[in-house]
Amino acid sequence: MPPVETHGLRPESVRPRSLGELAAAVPAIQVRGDLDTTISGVAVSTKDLRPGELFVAIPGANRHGAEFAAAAAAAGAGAVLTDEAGFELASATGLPVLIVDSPRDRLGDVAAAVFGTDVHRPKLFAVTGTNGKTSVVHMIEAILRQLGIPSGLSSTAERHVRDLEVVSGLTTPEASELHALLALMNEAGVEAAAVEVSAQALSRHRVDGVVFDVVGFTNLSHDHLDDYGTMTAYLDAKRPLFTPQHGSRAVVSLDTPAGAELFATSGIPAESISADPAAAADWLIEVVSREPGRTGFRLSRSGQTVVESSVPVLGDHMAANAGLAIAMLIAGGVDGAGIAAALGRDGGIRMYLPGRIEKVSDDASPGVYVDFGHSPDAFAKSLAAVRAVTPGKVVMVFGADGDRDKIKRPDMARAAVDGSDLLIVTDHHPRFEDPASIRATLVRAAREHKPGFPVLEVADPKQAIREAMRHVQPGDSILWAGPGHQNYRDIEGVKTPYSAKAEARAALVEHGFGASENLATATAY
Ligand SMILES: CC(=O)N[C@H]1[C@@H](OP(=O)(O)OP(=O)(O)OC[C@H]2O[C@@H](n3ccc(=O)[nH]c3=O)[C@H](O)[C@@H]2O)O[C@H](CO)[C@@H](O)[C@@H]1O[C@H](C)C(=O)N[C@@H](C)C(=O)N[C@H](CCC(=O)O)C(=O)O
Ligand SMILES: Nc1ncnc2c1ncn2[C@@H]1O[C@H](COP(=O)(O)OP(=O)(O)OP(=O)(O)O)[C@@H](O)[C@H]1O
Repeated sequence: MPPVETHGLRPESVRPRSLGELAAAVPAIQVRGDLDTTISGVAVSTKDLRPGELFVAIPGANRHGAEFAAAAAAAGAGAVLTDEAGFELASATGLPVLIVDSPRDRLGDVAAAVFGTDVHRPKLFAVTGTNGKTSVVHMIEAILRQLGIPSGLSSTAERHVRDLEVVSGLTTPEASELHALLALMNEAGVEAAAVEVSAQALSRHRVDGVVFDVVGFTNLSHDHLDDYGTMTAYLDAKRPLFTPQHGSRAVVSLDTPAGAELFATSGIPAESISADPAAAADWLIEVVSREPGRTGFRLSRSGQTVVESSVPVLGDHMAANAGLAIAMLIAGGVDGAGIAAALGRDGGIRMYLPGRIEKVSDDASPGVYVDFGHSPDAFAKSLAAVRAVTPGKVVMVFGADGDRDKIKRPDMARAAVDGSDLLIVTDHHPRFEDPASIRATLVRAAREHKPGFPVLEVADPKQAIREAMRHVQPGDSILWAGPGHQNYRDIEGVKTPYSAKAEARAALVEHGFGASENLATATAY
């Protein structure tokens, strides 16, 4: 079954809390209204509010959530929590109003108290870093499943509660949604879960009220400077995960300089991992084999192999992700010998990783990989991975996100040129930007970087992948970076249905090549 689209996951039953109880549990809440009013859930948006829930009205980037207080009342909200600025609009609804200095800062604690996740929750693994978060959390979940441990997942691509699969919105849900998800996991008997934590989530208090048993760090490279301005500020945004407020133990990759710094300054007990023997990390991850759809690895500690196995995705960076996933599980008390035995039994990590260097061609055709990479380092790593298994030429197709970090675009173009033999620049999510101007920046940067390098510009991505097909034959490869698992394109705020994987498969067939079976339907292990 493909993942279901839904707004606002909720546990089946929530013990209703009175506002008086809530005010006693969470400091600094003033209640204006009937203390006996009960609430049975928390929502930060009217789009997923249910009757009887507390609507938390937050000042947002565009408007104050209190502007939606009347809509919340009409949807059956039990009360509104807001700040002084939102009080007037909230009280005009006639609902009881709870006032705090900063509703976003209190949201996690309030949601934990209401959903009961302050008392009980699964063993939790959190992963942060610029690239690899989704991959690592999916690997943790896959291994938990192989061990027979009831598991859960929250990633950019999907959220899972055992066998229930739900499409994700944000990488890390708002705190109210996260605690509802954890409560649902409790009800479903989930014993351990992996959660992807973005820098934005930490900056915006989305994991407040959660202390993860093990937190992991993949890497830090150029991205999100639209949000953070400098790489130092970007790293600083990730630091709270490595403090007792959010983590008990850590496993940190030393493979980018930021990892070494984070490891040295971690506020909680930390172990290190690296792909470089010279780093002398606690864990060493080495690649032992490379195939188009599989990478073999050895994970060792103090010179002793702990797990030698494989992951069904291409790339040394994917082996690094697998090493981090296993080291985190072991740091969380899972037996390493048990992991080695389960992976040995199953022929490696058994997983489907949606849209991460996903091979959509069959073995007799040119290799066609659809990837979610959207940063210079992701391009460099994925192109190196594709090159390692491609005897012929490598064609790169990509477009940059509109209304996201503009500074990284020239570096993306340079990384694409450095790693490929032909570059086709196309459109991605223009959002509210002019797509022609995004393409112009990319084409200019690519041509300036390597004059004479073949660069084509094809605005429509459906045509761009078909143009790429005209340049390849078996033995060559195409990497289409950007769209990954996504099933839409964001054009002027409208999400137009679109699947790069489906387009790439169709283009293969039109050019007389074979496409792989659609693995998207084969997720239920
Ligand atoms: C900049 C940012 O984080 N924005 C988030 C924020 O939106 P906002 O502050 O603009 O909200 P707003 O439009 O001003 O509305 C104010 C309030 O009214 C509420 N509202 C709004 C409309 C309505 O009909 N009813 C309603 O109740 C909203 O829920 C919000 O609480 O609150 C919204 C509701 O939760 C989020 O959807 C939205 O994320 C946007 C979509 C976003 O793109 N965020 C990015 C930056 C992000 O967080 N990305 C990271 C991953 C990055 C990565 O690794 O690539 C992530 O974790 O996803
Ligand atoms: N360890 C890694 N180092 C560098 N690049 C990586 C690594 N792992 C994955 N990537 C690249 O980043 C892309 C996104 O991978 P993944 O979704 O796992 O990362 P992410 O951190 O979750 O990103 P996002 O937050 O944007 O979803 C991959 O498709 C690949 O191109």
